[in-house]
Amino acid sequence: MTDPLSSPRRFCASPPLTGRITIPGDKSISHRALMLSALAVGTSRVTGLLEGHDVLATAAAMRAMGARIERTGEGAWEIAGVGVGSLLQPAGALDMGNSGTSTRLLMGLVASHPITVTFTGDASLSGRPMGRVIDPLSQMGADIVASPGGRLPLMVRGLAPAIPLAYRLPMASAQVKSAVLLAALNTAGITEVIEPVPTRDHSERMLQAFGAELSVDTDSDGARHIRILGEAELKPQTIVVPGDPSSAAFFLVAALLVPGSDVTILNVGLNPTRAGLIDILRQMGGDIALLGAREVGGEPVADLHVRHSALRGIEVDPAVAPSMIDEFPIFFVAAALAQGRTVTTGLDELRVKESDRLAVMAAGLEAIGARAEESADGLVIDGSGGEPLPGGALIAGHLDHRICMSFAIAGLVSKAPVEIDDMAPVATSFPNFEALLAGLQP
Ligand SMILES: O=C(O)C1=C[C@@H](OP(=O)(O)O)[C@@H](O)[C@H](O)C1
Ligand SMILES: C=C(OP(=O)(O)O)C(=O)O
Repeated sequence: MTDPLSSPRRFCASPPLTGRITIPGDKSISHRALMLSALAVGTSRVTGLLEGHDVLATAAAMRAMGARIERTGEGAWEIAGVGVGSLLQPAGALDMGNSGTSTRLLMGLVASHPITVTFTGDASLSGRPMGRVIDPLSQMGADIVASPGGRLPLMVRGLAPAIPLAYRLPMASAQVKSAVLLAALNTAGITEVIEPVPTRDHSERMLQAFGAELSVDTDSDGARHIRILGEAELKPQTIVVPGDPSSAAFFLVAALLVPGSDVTILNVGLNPTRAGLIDILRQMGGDIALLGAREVGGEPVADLHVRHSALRGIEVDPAVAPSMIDEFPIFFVAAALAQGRTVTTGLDELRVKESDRLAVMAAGLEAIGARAEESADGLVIDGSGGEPLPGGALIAGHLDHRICMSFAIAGLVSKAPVEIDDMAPVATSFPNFEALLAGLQP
């Protein structure tokens, strides 16, 4: 039976994409802006906030725990914080929807407050592992009761004051790192997170901007040691959120693949911990120029001028993976149109996102006639050399926004239309995706 609320869509071979677009605010930075503003003493102002469902779930949760949060205009929000240590007991369970970042970071916040919070989520989120945050937060003293396999729904009973910790991350995860750093805010003494492989550093940057005492040192093995002094008093800020490079990625690849395209994507965040895709696409022969490089809200930003290019297959160094972790689904589409073979490894983390992105991408690419082989920790793709793909398949999006958008772009370079069973999940991170696409077409 078809879900009456689903939004099936068909994407067809496209004429050249041309024009300029502004993409919505960065999802990772938007979550953190709301959380830290809600913990500051006084009123913070945020502009460029991503108004996607994931970020709105964070806003609703912070409201339920006492912050006053108001939308004052498009992307413009005012947040009156409660102060570190003063989060209130919410009246009911917090529904995290589809958002792993909201869940894991908020579990960290709750872990060191004297409140008990139940977290719930949709079918995709309820299948994702939370053991990775349950472990360190339990060591800090939180009492966490989870569903079997360390899944949602789960309940966190915080401990205040919590116990400081030195924690070495067992996997490259900015969410786990951030959960511990946020728990540390209301923990006396110094908490340390050791990160053997660098991941996105928005939490560190924003904690420092809000006045937390946080230092980062890199040791001789390249591991980052992040130390934060607890019982911090956060000062309200004015935050400008840059455009999300993970959203820009879909139009970046679309412009490279659709013959004759010439697109400028304005105001894209280029934090080095997020910019891996641009480097890799350039190495493949992608014509991408960075214009007007500048700083916005403490983050590097530029406009991307992208033109259709013949891409060559590449072997992707697994060390680059964390800096393009959410971009692999759309990167695989680029590889499917490149000349020659693309090999990726070290991508086990893709199996625990909104869907198993290795399995779902391999199956979908095969369904539209691309040549993709799944290995234990990556995909091997033999590209079409710029020839359109056969297309003509129905793709299941598995409640995964990035899968839906990746196959939408694949449809633009396929002979027969590519149908997506439900584009509704796209609203979690990129509500105006289809409108922006339509605006680039004649
Ligand atoms: O910290 C964050 O904002 C995020 C971290 C990444 O997750 P992991 O920490 O699970 O790698 C990423 O996939 C997610 O979209 C956002
Ligand atoms: C993995 C993602 O998000 P989250 O973990 O917040 O659900 C994503 O946006 O690709």
